[in-house]
Amino acid sequence: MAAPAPSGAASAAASPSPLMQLPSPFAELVKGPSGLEKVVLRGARNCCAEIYLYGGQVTSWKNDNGEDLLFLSSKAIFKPPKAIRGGIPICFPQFGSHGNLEQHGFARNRFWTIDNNPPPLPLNPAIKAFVDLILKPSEEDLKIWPHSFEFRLRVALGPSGDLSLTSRIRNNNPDGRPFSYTFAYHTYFSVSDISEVRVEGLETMDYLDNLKAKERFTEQGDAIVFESEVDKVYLAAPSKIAIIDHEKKRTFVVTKEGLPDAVVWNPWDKKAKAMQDFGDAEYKSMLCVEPASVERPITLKPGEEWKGRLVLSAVPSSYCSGQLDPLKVLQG
Ligand SMILES: O=P(O)(O)OC[C@H]1O[C@H](O)[C@H](O)[C@@H](O)[C@@H]1O
Repeated sequence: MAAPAPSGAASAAASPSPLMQLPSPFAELVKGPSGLEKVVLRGARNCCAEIYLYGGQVTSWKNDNGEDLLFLSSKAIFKPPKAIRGGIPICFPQFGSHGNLEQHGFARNRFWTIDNNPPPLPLNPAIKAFVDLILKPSEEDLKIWPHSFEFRLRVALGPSGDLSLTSRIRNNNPDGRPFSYTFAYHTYFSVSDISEVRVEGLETMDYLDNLKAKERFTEQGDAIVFESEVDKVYLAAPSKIAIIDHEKKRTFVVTKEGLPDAVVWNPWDKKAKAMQDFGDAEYKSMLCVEPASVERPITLKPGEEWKGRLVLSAVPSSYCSGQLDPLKVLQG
């Protein structure tokens, strides 16, 4: 199905930078808060997505009804060096505090650029709205993480409104040195009410509990529900995870490739209050489920490339048999 041509609404907000060409007529570059540039992808019907060059960060993914499926804090700070609170921050080359770098690495607070000539990456011909971004280390970055890398990110909006992010990371070290990193797509989902949400696909999985000094436990057999703060890294999680929002009657299906782990995070009330860029009650309307590679760092030799992919779709819960049958959700 042909997607509509870009509407004038976004271009009215600010004029596209003449320096950056976008490969798709369904993508345009506009200015957001603090003059930060963002790419707006327009898919079929009203579906759209927004990606800031700052952080290479998706901050919005809207469905046919123009409803945002990602959580973005009303207190998000759009000013470097703070990472934007919400959407899909990219954690690279370090997830969390698993290393000596700043929390979640530096990719989320660097300026990415549009990559007009990415190496070939197969694209479903039905996808019209996409953008390729690239991040390379600056001289300053090389001082804190002395590795020459190329990080290419493609964000695409599928014909049925699915959002996909494909990361390609290449080791360009000239001197034969390998490098290792941990990684996450720190995805903030928008939910009606956290107490109405359950996550399926992580039952019986082993996890590291960040609230208990990263100790390892095994999850019980039932779907996961939320009654207090949670910060867990599920290990070797399945490639599909479902987030079922009973009140909205909506199920998010998270499909991950190349990313064995899945982090589940909700700060709950106390931590919410302690965060400057997060509303006190906003923990009720968000849940992070983050495809990741945390337990075992990824190692690349010079010339090697790694690929990690995330596909998000949102379906009416009734679509999954009306019974919210987890097997039907997960096996599609
Ligand atoms: O506040 P940030 O640095 O963005 O981190 C927010 C959260 O991210 C992840 O989900 C971690 O597992 C949490 O421990 C952390 O609190």
